[in-house]
Amino acid sequence: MIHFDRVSKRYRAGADGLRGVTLNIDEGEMVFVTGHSGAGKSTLLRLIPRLERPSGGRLVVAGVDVNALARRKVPLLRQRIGVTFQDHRLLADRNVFENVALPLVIAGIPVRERSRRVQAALDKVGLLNKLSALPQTLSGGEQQRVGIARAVVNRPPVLLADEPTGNLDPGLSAEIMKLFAGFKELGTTVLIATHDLNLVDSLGYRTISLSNGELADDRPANRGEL
Ligand SMILES: Nc1ncnc2c1ncn2[C@@H]1O[C@H](COP(=O)(O)OP(=O)(O)OP(=O)(O)O)[C@@H](O)[C@H]1O
Repeated sequence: MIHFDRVSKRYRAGADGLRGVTLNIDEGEMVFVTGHSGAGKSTLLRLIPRLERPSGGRLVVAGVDVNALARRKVPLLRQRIGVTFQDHRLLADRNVFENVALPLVIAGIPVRERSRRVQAALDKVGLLNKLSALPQTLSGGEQQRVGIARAVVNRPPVLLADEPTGNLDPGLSAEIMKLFAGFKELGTTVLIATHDLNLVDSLGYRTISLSNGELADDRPANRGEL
């Protein structure tokens, strides 16, 4: 589903984000990406929906050569990739329903279908009772779940999460990971960048480690042993 072939990313300032990373992620896999601060985790994620472009190598996502894609087709690629961030990036002046509906508005989905899908997404993350709440009235964990609902409302085959539990306590972090695992069980390919090694180790999914932009380790899932 996601194929990195000797992918490099050098930023204009001269920093190497990624260096020659080769990596294959199958459809329906859930994979953690770990590594020190500045190791290249965010860079790896940001290349997938072409929020950044590789400086070298080839990246293919869902059959699409990302770097070769015509600019007018990038929105179509992005519709197939849900993204969540540590800081949620919710719109403060829109309520929960409106925030989650945003990708559907952009995709031109009719109002009635929009409403159905937003409610389905909020149901999955357990927030159907918060439709008209403004983001700042919610807890950190709830805001993160709104961000996840927004990321999955288009039913994308690929879901990316950059430090989704960065500000949460261990109990809430585990709950968020359970949500991601639920989407994996439904067939979504899930890629999660995180510093939280305890959580990663306890869950037993495939884990990729980056170090100074290079692939340092690729540990297969060991969930059978749990
Ligand atoms: N927009 C940018 N412009 C210039 N350099 C950048 C940019 N984004 C990242 N870098 C550099 O690329 C390298 C990898 O950064 P990246 O953010 O991908 O690491 P990370 O593993 O996600 O780090 P963190 O855990 O701190 O978020 C670092 O040296 C960083 O300074």
